[in-house]
Amino acid sequence: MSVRVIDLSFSYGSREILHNISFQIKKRNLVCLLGPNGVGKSTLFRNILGILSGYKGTILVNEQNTEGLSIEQMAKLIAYIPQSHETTFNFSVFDMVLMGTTSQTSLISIPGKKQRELVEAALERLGIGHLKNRGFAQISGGERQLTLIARALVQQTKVLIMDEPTANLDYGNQIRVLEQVKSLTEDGYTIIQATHQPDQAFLFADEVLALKDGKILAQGSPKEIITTDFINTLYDVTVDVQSLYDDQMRVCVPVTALRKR
Ligand SMILES: Nc1ncnc2c1ncn2[C@@H]1O[C@H](COP(=O)(O)OP(=O)(O)OP(=O)(O)O)[C@@H](O)[C@H]1O
Repeated sequence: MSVRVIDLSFSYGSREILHNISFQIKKRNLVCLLGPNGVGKSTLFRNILGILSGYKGTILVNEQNTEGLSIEQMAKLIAYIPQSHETTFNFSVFDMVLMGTTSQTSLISIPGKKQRELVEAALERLGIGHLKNRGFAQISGGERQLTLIARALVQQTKVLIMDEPTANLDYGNQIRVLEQVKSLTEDGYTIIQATHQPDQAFLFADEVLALKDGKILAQGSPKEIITTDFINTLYDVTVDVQSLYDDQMRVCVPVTALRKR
């Protein structure tokens, strides 16, 4: 198992967000974490990443208990990819990615040849080698997201956590970024990504993990889990789950919106 969470509970002050949750994620799987706004997806990620202290339970990454690990030790186990954002800093794409190698060097040492080669390889792997000298503030949202993924790859961990990697991206960039993300599982990466789009899970995920009321509502293959009842329970909206292309693909159609047309 790549990630194992056992009886995890977490509260902000007296408000409990996660209640006794347990799940495990297999190596080389892409898992979509679904759940309504404010349910605790980012809180779960912050617990797994070791950013929040004071949780109850056990978190194992690659069978290593993460409790008490330093930031440097955590960075060797797991990488976090935030949403791409507008930025006023204008580091080059190359330098942005190079920052991901700091877990292998001390903060004050200058990255060497090995680190620069890792950056070149990550940029090529994600098809953005041609952007390396461009400013991070002067590339598109999709290119910025791929740059942030490259920054995680040079960390040389095999477990990646992504917070809505396609938020703010246009449709074409959503698909391009997700195709790259999916292809990383073929290189041995395990990926947990939060998403608000169940259809993305049908297209790209090996598994769905759903959070509701501080608990795991369901875990399993997208076809097994994403049904009319599931979407209704999770998001309080009525959809019809349609099968397309001999059931190679399914999509959620919000039928209440159709009736109003
Ligand atoms: N630092 C904090 N202190 C107190 N409460 C917090 C803190 N961070 C988040 N919360 C609350 O905890 C709950 C879970 O927040 P979290 O950000 O984990 O949800 P989420 O599922 O990631 O939401 P979204 O889909 O909107 O990004 C929310 O009610 C939020 O307001």
